[in-house]
Amino acid sequence: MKYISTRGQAPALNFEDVVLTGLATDGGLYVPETLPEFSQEEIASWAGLSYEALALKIISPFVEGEIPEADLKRLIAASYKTSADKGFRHEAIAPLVQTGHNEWVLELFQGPTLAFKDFALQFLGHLLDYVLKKRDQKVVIMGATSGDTGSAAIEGCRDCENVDIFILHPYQKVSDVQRRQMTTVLEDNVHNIALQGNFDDCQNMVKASFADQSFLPEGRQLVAVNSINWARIMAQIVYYFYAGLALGAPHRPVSFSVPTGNFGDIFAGYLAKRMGLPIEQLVIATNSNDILHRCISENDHSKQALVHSLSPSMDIMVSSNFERMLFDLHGRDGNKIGALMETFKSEGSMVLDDAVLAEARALFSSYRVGDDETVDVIRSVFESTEYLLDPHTAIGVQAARQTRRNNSTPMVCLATAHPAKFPEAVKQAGQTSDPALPFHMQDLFTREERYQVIADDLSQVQLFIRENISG
Ligand SMILES: Cc1ncc(COP(=O)(O)O)c(C=O)c1O
Ligand SMILES: N[C@@H](CCOP(=O)(O)O)C(=O)O
Repeated sequence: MKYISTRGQAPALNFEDVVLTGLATDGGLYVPETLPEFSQEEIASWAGLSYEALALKIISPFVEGEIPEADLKRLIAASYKTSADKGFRHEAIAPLVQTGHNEWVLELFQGPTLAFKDFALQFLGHLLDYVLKKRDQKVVIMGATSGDTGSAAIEGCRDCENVDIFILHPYQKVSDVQRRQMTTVLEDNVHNIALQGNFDDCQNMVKASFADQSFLPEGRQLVAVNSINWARIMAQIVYYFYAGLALGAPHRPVSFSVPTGNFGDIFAGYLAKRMGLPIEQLVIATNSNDILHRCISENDHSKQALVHSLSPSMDIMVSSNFERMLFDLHGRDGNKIGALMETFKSEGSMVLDDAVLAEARALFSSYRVGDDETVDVIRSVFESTEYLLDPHTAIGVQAARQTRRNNSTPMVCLATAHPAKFPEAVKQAGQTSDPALPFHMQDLFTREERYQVIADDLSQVQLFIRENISG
C-alpha cells in the first residue's frame, strides 16, 4: 500500500515511513493511494468477531507487505488487552449502551486514559516500539493536545525505549483531571509543556516544527501522535465496523453522531463508509467553536476567536483532518488543495465550490451545541436513564437528536470521554458529587506533577525540547 500527500508534491511513502513522517514535506497529510473495499458478504461474515479479530481484518490491507500477519496480531492483542489499569476495563472493549429509541452510545472511554484516543494511541505506541526497534532508531515525539490526546499518547509511549515524548497543552485550558493524567507521569522520557496560548497555537507550533526540524540534534526526527499521523485514523476505523456489525450491519444501515474537533474521528467514519459499511447518516457535532458546522450549513469556513468551553477537548478552530476530506471532495487534486489551504492560511477563510459543498452536505449533517445546551442534555439524559454523559458525548447526542432523519436506523453516538474527566460540566448539570475516577486513578490528585510553562514562542519551545532530549 502506498500513501500520498493531500498537496500532491511530496513523495509517496510506504506504511512504516508514513507512520514515522507525520506531515508530508509539502505540508500536506498522507492518505492511502487506494482504499480497501470489503464486500457486503465479507463484512457479514465478521459478525460476532472480537474487537481484536475485527481490527486484524480492517488493518491488514493497510500494512500488507510490510508487517507480517503474526506481528500485526501481536501488536493488536497488546493494544486491546483488558486490564484494570493499563488496558481496557470492559470485555467488549467498545461496549454499546442504549440511551433512547434506537439511539446508542458507543463507549470509547474504557481504555487506560478514559477517552477514545486510547484506541489509536495504544496501537500507535506498540507500533512505534516495533518499527523503531526493527530499525534501531530513536525519535522525538511532539504532539499538541486539548486534553485527551496528550495523556493517551503518553500512556501509549511511556514504555517505548526509543522515544522522547513532548506534549504541548494550552496552559490552564484543560481540566484538572486531564492535566494531571499527563503531568504526573514522571518517566525521564516524558515532558509536558503548558503553552501560554490555546490549542490552535499548540497545533501550529507542532506543525511548524515538523516543517523545519533543524532544531533537533543530528540523527533525530519528529514523529506525530496527533491525527495527522495516518495510523491514528486507520485504527479508529475499526470501531465503526464493530458498532455497525453489533447493530445489524451490513444487513441494515447504521448512523453515527461524532463529537468533532480536529475531524479525525469522523473522517475515520467516512472511510468506514467508503470501505463498505452501510452508513446512512454521519453527523458532525461541534461545540461553539463551530467552524465545521458553519462550513457545512452556510459555506462559512472562517476562523473566529477560539472560545473556552465546557467541552475543552473540542476547543479547536483549525481542524487538521478536514484537509483529508477536502482532498477527496476535490477529486484528489493536490494542487487545488495546496492553493485552498494557502488561502485559508493567509485569509483565515475559504469558500467551497457549489458542487463540493453539495457533496459535503450529502455526506454529512452538522449541528452546533453551546454550553447551556450541553449541560441541559447531560441533565435530561441522566434524569431519563440515569446514564451520565460527558460534555463531549452530550454534544454528539444532542446533534443526533436534532438532525436525525430516520428513526428506524440505529443512531450511534460516539462517547468520546468519561464524565469523570470533566467534573465542572457534570456539576453544572446538577450532579452533587464528582463522578468517580476508575480505581487505577483514585490517587491522581495526590500524585507529584511535573510540567514546564512556556510562552507561545516557537524558539523557546524548541530550545526546551532540544535541551531535554535524552542522549
Ligand atoms: C473527548 C473528545 N471528544 C471529541 C474530540 C474530537 O475528535 P476529533 O478531533 O477527532 O474530531 C476530541 C479531541 O479531538 C476529544 O478529546
Ligand atoms: N481533542 C484532541 C485534540 C487533538 O486532536 P488529535 O486527534 O489530532 O490528536 C485532544 O484531546 O488533544
